[in-house]
Amino acid sequence: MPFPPVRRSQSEDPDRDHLPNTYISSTFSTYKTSAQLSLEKLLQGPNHGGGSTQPRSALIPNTQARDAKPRLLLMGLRRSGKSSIASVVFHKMPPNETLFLESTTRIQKDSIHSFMDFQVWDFPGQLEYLEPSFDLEDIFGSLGALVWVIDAQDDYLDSVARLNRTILTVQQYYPGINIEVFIHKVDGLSDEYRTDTFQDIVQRISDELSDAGYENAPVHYYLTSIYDYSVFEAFSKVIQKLIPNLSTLENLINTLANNCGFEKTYLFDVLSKIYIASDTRPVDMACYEMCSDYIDVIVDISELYSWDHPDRRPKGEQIQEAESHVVLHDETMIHLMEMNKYLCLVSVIRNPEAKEKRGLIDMNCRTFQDALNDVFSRSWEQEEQGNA
Ligand SMILES: Nc1nc2c(ncn2[C@@H]2O[C@H](COP(=O)(O)OP(=O)(O)OP(=O)(O)O)[C@@H](O)[C@H]2O)c(=O)[nH]1
Repeated sequence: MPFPPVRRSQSEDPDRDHLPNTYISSTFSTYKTSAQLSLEKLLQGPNHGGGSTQPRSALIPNTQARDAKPRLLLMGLRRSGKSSIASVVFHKMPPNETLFLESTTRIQKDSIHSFMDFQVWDFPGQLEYLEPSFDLEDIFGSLGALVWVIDAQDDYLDSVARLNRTILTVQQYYPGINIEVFIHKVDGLSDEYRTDTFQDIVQRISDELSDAGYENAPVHYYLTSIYDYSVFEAFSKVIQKLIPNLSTLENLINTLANNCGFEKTYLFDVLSKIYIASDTRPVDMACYEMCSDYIDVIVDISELYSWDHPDRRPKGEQIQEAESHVVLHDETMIHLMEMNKYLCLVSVIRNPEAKEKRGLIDMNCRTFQDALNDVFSRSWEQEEQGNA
């Protein structure tokens, strides 16, 4: 089968975009990729320095209807690395290029259209959103997560103090919001200093919260850096908490992994390479990196030899076409299969006999694909009924 013509779309219209369709095996390859995550940058409102008393409506327009998607708020002090994280994870910016990012002066909103629509709001570090001139409902009203970024290479006491104030306010009015603390830029720290910093920050926040009577506040901590996979791993965990069907997905993946003898299986969002679910075995970073890199390889090849399949669909029943595997020098097999327009399943198999059982593995993955799309179709149907 000849390779189909190259096509890459960066369309703003998510329905025009498609996930990679891969078929790299002993037979042939067809792979298509493009910007599944259509990112709208909405620069809103004038530049607000600290202590601004502008009315909140100037900064955050009332867009409740359009914004009724889960929202991730990226907050923290100036230069802590918020925009870098958003750019690396959702815009595929190479980490080194973040050195040239300018300071954010306005709330920057990205709408992420993927297996689940959500928004990422990047806050300017200097914005005093707890001032009475800001409407908390506009900022925290839509269920989601608050990601607080602390620069671990800098003096973090101010950042922790401000985070504590924010948590106390959020807990009071929006106790359901997950607070995710990224102890960031840990690439520059020694292992020992990294652990000490982590413990110190956790201690300071827990002490403050328990003094205020919040013993079980939903605060989670991650050591992150844009220079390795830790930030993707952390974002994966953050996003997973927003997925209503997560336990169903995990059960399905566990069943598949157990039946096929997979060492580890991830369900990836292809463009951002965050994983939305995995089997419940412990996450092994090396394994995660290998799977993530393999997606890159496939995406690169697909960009060269891709084509627009006329029947690609984001949800519901899929056509069977996308699959790829490679056997490494130590007999480890990486197996990748496209699940739908946005998601692909990547598994690591250490059993050397696996390459003789590829047909069986494919068949089981197809069965998983049907179940997965059934799960998503149901939630989409419920959404549509809810909107009707
Ligand atoms: N070493 C290291 N530097 C980082 C990391 N993440 C971001 N940086 C650097 O930190 C600097 C500030 O990053 P920004 O993303 O602009 O910070 P910000 O929090 O958005 O800043 P404001 O827009 O001013 O609020 C940049 O030079 C980045 O390259 C990281 O993980 N490690």
